[in-house]
Amino acid sequence: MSQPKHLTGDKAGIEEFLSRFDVFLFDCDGVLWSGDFLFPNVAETLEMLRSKGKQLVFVTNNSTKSRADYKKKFDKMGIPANTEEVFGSSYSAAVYIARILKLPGPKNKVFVLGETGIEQELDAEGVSYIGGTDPAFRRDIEPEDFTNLANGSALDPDVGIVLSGLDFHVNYLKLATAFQYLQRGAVFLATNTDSTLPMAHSLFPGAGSSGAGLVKAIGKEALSLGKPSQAMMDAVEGKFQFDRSRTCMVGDRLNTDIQFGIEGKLGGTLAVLTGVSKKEEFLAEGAPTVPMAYVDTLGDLLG
Ligand SMILES: O=C(O)[C@H](O)[C@H](O)COP(=O)(O)O
Repeated sequence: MSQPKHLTGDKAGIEEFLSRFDVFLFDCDGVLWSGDFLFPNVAETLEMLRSKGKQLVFVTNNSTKSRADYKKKFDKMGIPANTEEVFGSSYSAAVYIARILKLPGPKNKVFVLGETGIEQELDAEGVSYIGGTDPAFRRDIEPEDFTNLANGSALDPDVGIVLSGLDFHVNYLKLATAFQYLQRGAVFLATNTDSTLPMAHSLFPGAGSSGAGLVKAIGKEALSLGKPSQAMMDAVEGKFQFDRSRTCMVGDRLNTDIQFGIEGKLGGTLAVLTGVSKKEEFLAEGAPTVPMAYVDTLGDLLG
């Protein structure tokens, strides 16, 4: 495995690297921003790529926001982008449920562990759901809940899927309810399974962590529809019809973004050091996931 090229400060190297690709798939958290903090020169860099005729697609594992929510965030951050350029893990999961899995009704309702982004994308695909941000689930479990979950009277007989995403309101009642659905044969899906969430220049428990209790209890992993899942790559390619050999994945996390690009056999991958992964992880001898190139921060692409 050849060593990745460090492009920061290498104007000629940057030009040559960019010339290889027509499409750039961009991770969001950790590459464009950390929470509401926009990294330096991100808007200028995206503008430069667009001026070179490059197609940009924002491929995020953050399932708390829908594509429309991301459009609002791009606007707030002063980044020119349109809703159709966003492909989030909530949208990926909703498309999978509605167009690939296609459980026969009525047992195709979803029990959601997660936030409004999942609910909005399920609505957009006409998939019915319960749970999610419903305040009825934001309470302590009571003795009668155990009885009613165990005998099924508290369960919706039409639920055939449990979908787990980053949930800022995890509690035992939701965990117990999801567990009972899974025990009764519901399909176990996840928008993504990132262990951590880059926020406020730090790390916090991610979707994989907010869903870990359910995985431990039921004793199996969910099918993830986020990076590095190639179900997501196939869906992104299906929508944007790009040439994988002329497409580059730009990300901050080796085991999602860079692995996503490598397993997807994209023309290249570019790591950015403003998020989760550190360069030591991919420069180490025998590193399992090595990007083609890397920059210290996205704005370095301005040369
Ligand atoms: O825990 C999560 O959901 C992820 O850390 C987060 O949402 C990643 O978002 P991305 O870096 O793919 O934009």
